Amino acid sequence: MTEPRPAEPDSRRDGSLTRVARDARPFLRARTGTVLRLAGWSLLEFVQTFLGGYGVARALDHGFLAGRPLTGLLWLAVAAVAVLPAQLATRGVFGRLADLVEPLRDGLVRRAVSRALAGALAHPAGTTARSLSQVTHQSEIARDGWAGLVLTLRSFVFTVAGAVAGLLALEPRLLLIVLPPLILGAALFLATLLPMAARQRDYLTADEAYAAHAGKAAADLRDIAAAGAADRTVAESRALADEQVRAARSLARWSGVRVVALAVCGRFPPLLLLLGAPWLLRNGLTPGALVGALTYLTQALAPAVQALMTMLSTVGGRLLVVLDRFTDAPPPPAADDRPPSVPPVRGSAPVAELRAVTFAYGPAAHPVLDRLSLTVAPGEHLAVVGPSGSGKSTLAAVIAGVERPTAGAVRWHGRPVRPADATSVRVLLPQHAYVFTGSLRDNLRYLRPAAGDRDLAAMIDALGLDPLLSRLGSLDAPLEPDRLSQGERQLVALGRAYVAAPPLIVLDEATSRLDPAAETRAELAFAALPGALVVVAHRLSSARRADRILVMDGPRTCCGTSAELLRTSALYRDLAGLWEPDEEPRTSGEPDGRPRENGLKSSPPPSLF
Ligand SMILES: Nc1ncnc2c1ncn2[C@@H]1O[C@H](COP(=O)(O)OP(=O)(O)OP(=O)(O)O)[C@@H](O)[C@H]1O
Repeated sequence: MTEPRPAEPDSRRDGSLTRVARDARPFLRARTGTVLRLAGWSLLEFVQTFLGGYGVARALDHGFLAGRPLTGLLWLAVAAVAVLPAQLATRGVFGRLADLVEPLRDGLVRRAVSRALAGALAHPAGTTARSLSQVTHQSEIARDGWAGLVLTLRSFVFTVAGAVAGLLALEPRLLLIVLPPLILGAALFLATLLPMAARQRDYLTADEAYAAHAGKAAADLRDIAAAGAADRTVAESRALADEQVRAARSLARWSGVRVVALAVCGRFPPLLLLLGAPWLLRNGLTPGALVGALTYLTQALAPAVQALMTMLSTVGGRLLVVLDRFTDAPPPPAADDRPPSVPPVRGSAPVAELRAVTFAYGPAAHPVLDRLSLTVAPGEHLAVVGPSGSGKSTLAAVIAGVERPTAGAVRWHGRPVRPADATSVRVLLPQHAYVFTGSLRDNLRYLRPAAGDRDLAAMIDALGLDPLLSRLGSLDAPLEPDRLSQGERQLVALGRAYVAAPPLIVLDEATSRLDPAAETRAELAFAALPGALVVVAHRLSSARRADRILVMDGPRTCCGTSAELLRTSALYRDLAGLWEPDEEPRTSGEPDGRPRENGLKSSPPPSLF
């Protein structure tokens, strides 16, 4: 039950501290001035500690024990007055502390927000709780913990330095007695830091595993009883509880080591000093120096050690855990550097595939898609047409993984759709373009932050963004969404998708506000990209550019080239006639007067929008 756990691999054990230290170094380097100013103020604490013991020693040796009480009182007064500059130091230290603490909090909040934004693209539902906690609670814990640690550590360093300098001034041999237990205790304490952090993590993990199991068992009680799995469930719970007990005992053992370290550090030096006093006095130590040394050990060193160790074992642990949370999972890399998370299974695997997909907006609603099967091959250009309300946008959303089918399956690159893969697989552009306040460059690189000037120039050339760029002045000029026309907004959104160039681009009437020439230019540019293109078309010219056209009539669909559909689909003929009377011959119906495909008559033509 209490068998020692095997040692953890170094990589895991050192992970948190290494990661946090890696980020801490540049942070501190950039604030060397602040750290030096803090140290400057803290020197007053050094002086206070030094005079505290030295004054007492001199008061005894040169004053009271030498029959000069006035001198003794004077030295005591010097020791007491030294407290005043130390109070001044506290004021100065708190002033500088803000320069070291607030930037940490700001940096953490910035990191949490940018990670949340990046995460929201990859996991729309998954990042909110953690991000919120990081922006509010965790960044405040880190700020308070960091402030406490800086204060305590600084005080410890200057107090110990003051005490050691005082002991040296009184009698260097005192250090022979005082330093060994101090160093031993500190080393013992430091040795407990990493194992204790690991045990703390084990304990938390075991606790979470037990809670998760208990919660699941409670929710599945009926199934467990029905399947006769009660014994197994109890055995699993027992194993998890045992694991938790093991972790708690291990943690307690290390806490015991820490108490010993504290005792060695804080209590042993005065004890050893008292034990060694006869020898020291015999060898020339004055009584005043002995009392002065005891003053250092009991009034300065012991409290400083106690404060530091308490701080490190409580706030320090928490600070490390919280900072590790900010550093453990780096934000998803820029699209450029990101390996495609859904690599194609085979060269010919469809980018997107719908297998007998049914979709309805509610349990009682009529399905918008009904057992629709469709494949979009790599590099293919597919147009989707149909009357208003026939389900084109719904289909676009389903292909893009934004809506989940009620029945059937959607696959990307031969694999089931995973929200985490969304940003690396597709871009879906709706009719209403999303443009945010910032620069044009920010807007265009939004989906691929690593895009360079050459990528942007190629896109501007391909899509015809030059007039907009000239109007704005430069890529870095501020862009106010309200001052853009609907068409310009669509161009910016199209540019963003073009720069990202994922394997699948779905344009849901994303060019509806462009004039026909601009639309043609944009669609041809997208079609020339290596990825697949699905366009919800609102012009015949747009549909005719595609390799295939999917005609939607509610749940009924048919698919083919424009020429095929003109022959086989009455609805397509109607749409063609309605869209471009001059471009496509409008067919008035089957010669024999039979009802047309999908049960629609040719007249009147269905409304498009
Ligand atoms: N969020 C929704 N909740 C309920 N019903 C919806 C929702 N969105 C669309 N619908 C319905 O689903 C059907 C298909 O809508 P969809 O927007 O996909 O059609 P569409 O062909 O894109 O239309 P349009 O060309 O007018 O944009 C319509 O009957 C519509 O009313």
